[in-house]
Amino acid sequence: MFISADTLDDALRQAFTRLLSSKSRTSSGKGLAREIVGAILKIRNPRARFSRTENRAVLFSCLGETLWYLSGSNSLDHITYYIKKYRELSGAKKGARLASGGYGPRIFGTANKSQMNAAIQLIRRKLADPDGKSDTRQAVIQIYDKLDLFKNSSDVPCTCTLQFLPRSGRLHMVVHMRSNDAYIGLPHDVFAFTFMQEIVARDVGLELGTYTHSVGSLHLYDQDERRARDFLAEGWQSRTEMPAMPIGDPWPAIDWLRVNEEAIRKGRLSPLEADGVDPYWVDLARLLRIFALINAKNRRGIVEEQKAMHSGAYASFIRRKAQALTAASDEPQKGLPGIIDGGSNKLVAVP
Ligand SMILES: O=c1ccn([C@H]2C[C@H](O)[C@@H](COP(=O)(O)O)O2)c(=O)[nH]1
Repeated sequence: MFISADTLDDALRQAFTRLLSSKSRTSSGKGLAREIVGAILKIRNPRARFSRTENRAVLFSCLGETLWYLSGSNSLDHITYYIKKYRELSGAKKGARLASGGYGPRIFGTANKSQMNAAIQLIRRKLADPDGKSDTRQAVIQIYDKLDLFKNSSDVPCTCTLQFLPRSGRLHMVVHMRSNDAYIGLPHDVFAFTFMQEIVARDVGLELGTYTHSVGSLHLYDQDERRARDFLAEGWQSRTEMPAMPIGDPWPAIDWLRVNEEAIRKGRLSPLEADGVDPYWVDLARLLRIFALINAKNRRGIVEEQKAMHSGAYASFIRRKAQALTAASDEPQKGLPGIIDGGSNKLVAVP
C-alpha cells in the first residue's frame, strides 16, 4: 500500500480508511487487529506533524516522547508522565524501571558512541566534498538490533532504521518500522522522527525534504476502530503545521529545553532563564508547562501561558484542552505549578 499525503492528518485519514476496509486480520498477544502488510506513507510537509482533530490531539504526548528520546533515557517513570499507558503498550515487564526497547539510548548512546552524531558527521563530510559528490545512502541509524531477536521480551523496538538522504539542498528521511499501530503509535512515531529530521536538517544546513514511513505490519486494533471512525467522521483534518525550526545549530536550544522539561516534569519551578533562546523553543517549553497545568487543573494558568505563546500554531489545540477543564477547577491548587512570565521569557513559579 502506498499513501502520498501533504500532512500527517491526511496520511492518517488515508491509512484509517484503508485499514477499516481491510479484510486481513491479525492476532498477537497485544490484541486483535486489522492489518496491512507492507505499507508506505510519504508525507511531503514533515512540519505538518501533529494532528489538530478532536480525538487525535496528542501534541503533548508526542512532544514529551520526542524529548524522552532526545534525553537518551529509557526511564519508564519519565515516559509514563506523558503516556500513562506506556508500560502496557510497550510490553514492559511488570516492575521494570527501564524500557528495554526504548529508542533514546539506541539513537543517542553515549557521547562518543552516538549514532545520531555519527550520521550527522557523515552527512557533513559528504556536503564538504570538494568534487560536490554530496549524496550519500549511508547515513543510517539502526534501532532494532539483531540481538533483539534472541531476547525473550515483548518490549522489542518497532523501529528498525532511520535514514537521512541529503539531496539537492534538502534532507529527506526514510524510516522503516517492523510493526506500527496506526491509531496510537503512528502519529507519535511520525512526530518524533520528522522532528529529528528537522533537527538534522538544521544542524547540517539543509532545507527540509520529504518524509517516508515504511511499515512491515501496519495495524489498527479492534479496540481503536470506533475512535478511528470518529476521526474520519470529523471531516476537517487540517493543514496545521509547526513553525519552522530556527536556522543554525539547534543543539544548545535542545539542551535548554531538556533542562526545562526535566524541571517541569519534576515540579521544580525555580526561575530558569530563556534569554537568547529563540521563541520557537520557548513555545515548546510553554507547551510542557501547559501539560503540567492541565494535570493540575489550573485553567487560569493555562490561559496565561497561552497568551504568552509566540506562535499561533498551537492555539486551537490548547484552547480545546483548556475548555475541557471545568470552571470548578479554575483556581490553582496549593503547591501546583505556576505560570511562565510572558514578558521576560523567564519561567517563574507563582507563589
Ligand atoms: O514506536 C512504536 C512502538 C510500538 N508500536 C506498537 C506496534 C505494535 O502494536 C506494538 C508492539 O507489538 P509487537 O509488534 O512487538 O508485537 O506497539 C508502535 O506502533 N510504535
